[in-house]
Amino acid sequence: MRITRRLEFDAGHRIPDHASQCRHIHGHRYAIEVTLSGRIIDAAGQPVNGMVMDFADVKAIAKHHLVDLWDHAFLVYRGDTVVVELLARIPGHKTVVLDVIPTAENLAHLAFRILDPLYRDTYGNDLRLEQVRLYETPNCWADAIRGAE
Ligand SMILES: Nc1nc2c(c(=O)[nH]1)N=C([C@H](O)[C@H](O)COP(=O)(O)OP(=O)(O)OP(=O)(O)O)CN2
Ligand SMILES: [Zn+2]
Repeated sequence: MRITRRLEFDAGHRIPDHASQCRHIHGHRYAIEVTLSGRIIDAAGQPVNGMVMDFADVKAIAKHHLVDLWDHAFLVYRGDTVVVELLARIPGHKTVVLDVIPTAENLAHLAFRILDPLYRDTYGNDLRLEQVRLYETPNCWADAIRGAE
């Protein structure tokens, strides 16, 4: 069985090597969809009975470990020194410096690696992260898939 929880956040970025518009500083209403697989829990009387994982718990983990860190931040590539240095001059600015260029593909891959160890099987139902889908716009997204991240 697979279940998916969607969360949304706002962030700024730019793709420094892009040939067109995306080299400019701009922002997106990103969405992230976290897909887990596992067997349906059969535990009479337990709050998670009949679930793979409570959607509220799926959300809480992704929010605490990823979305709260990226929301209203500027996601900048470490090698984009002109922007890194510019943002460092703004006191208290929420900047997330990444080792990769903040494309949808790289953000999906990074999100998968951050979240993968956090979805732990606590009911013996073989729970695991299968996919992170990262929407940059409603029309553009990237999938980081287990085994092909
Ligand atoms: N493979 C990728 N291509 C592009 C990425 C990316 O992350 N991976 N990112 C961008 C830009 O950041 C941009 O935000 C997306 O631009 P665009 O294609 O213009 O998307 P829109 O939804 O704004 O376009 P519409 O034409 O309005 O649908 C570019 N490429
Ligand atoms: Zn963009």
